[in-house]
Amino acid sequence: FHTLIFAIVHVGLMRLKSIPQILAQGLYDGPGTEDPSVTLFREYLRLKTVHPEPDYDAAIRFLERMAEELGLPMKKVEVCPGRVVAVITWVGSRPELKSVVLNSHTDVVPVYEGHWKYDPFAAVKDADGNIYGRGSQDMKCVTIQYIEAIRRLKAAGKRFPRTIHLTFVPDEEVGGHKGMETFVKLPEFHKLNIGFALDEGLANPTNAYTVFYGERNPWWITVRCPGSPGHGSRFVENTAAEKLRVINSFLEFREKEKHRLNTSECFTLGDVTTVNMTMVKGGVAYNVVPAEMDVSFDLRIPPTVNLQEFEEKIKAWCKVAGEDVTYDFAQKHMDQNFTCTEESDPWWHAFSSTCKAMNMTVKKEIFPAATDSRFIREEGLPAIGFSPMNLTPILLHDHNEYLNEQVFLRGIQVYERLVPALASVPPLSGEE
Ligand SMILES: CSCC[C@H](NC=O)C(=O)O
Ligand SMILES: [Zn+2]
Ligand SMILES: [Zn+2]
Repeated sequence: FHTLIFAIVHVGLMRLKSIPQILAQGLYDGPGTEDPSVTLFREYLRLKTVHPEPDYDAAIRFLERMAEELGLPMKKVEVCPGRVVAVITWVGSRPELKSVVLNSHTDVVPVYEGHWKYDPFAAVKDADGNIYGRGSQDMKCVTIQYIEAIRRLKAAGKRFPRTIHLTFVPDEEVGGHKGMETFVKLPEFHKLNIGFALDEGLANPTNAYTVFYGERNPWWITVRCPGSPGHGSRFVENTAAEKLRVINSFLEFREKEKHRLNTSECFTLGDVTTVNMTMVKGGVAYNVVPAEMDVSFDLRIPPTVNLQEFEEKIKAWCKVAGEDVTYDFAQKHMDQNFTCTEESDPWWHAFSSTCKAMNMTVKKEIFPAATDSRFIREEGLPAIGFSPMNLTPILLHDHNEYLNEQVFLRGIQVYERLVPALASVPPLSGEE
């Protein structure tokens, strides 16, 4: 009991002591004491590549400077007006072999400024080494980790058989239409002769790292409920509002899936279907029964679900909701490819054996949301989603997104081992 009291008091005192300590240390920016890779990361976080009007010019200027520093050529591919994909290339000693792509997106999602402890575009580092900023996890960290790993490998005089392409892509956060979705259809993409790609993943709060070998399909659906209009004082028949009962079907299904996730230990978010009602529209005045009411849902469907059957289910829900209830899609991905994670696969073997050699615990999962990997996989190419952030809460798109500088620096070391392993995968059948 005394030990317990002592422990509580001790922890309490430590807390107290740390407050003046924090105040004394302040939020130091200290160049000279800071690892230059961290300084570069913080510089990149300060670029306002935030939607709805990302400063992509600033990002391209930054990347041009990186290419120059690395002594590598950078190509710019304008996939749509004002939307440039940048590609920095390190040609391998056997350039005829398929290449390794290190992909990252340059844009970040908006912030609710008032909810942040610090300015989300100031890249403040606190006394614990936590670097706050929009994009610190999603995914400006990974961009800089790739660049710094390449910088160190080049400085060490290394060269690998396979060519390495660093691709920097706009507009991932708004669906990738003017980014990766268009890029994969262009000859410039096919000329990269890709064998394998790395793209973003998620943080893991435990000591393990999560890697993603597939993604759920996003379906964004609007259900349209037309009805008879009339005066708000009457019992109008066949109203739009009554047909909104379709919401119940979606939400009942949501409840079932939520239950499945919570009751089976082995399930992750990537294994169940999520449903969220995200928009409702309709009505013009208090006393006018509306001629239409619409409701929108964000659905994320695991690759194991039969998509045709799932759509039939939606059709049935609309049918029972009433006459002329229809739906249409703003997003409807149908790709159920996933990337092989058998030890017999040479790419996966290179990845996983490197992690093993570094004593990293790796958890394989289906990515719960959507990334640019889906467009790469749709081209039939293997892609793994991986952001080396263990011991870190998942804060992407959240207030106070941060990454600890030690975790960030460790991530560079991870790529310093992963990149050589991938770029040295022996020629595959058909490559020689
Ligand atoms: C479905 S396109 C939108 C992509 C977006 N990606 C990251 O958050 C997402 O909502 O998953
Ligand atoms: Zn992202
Ligand atoms: Zn994101």
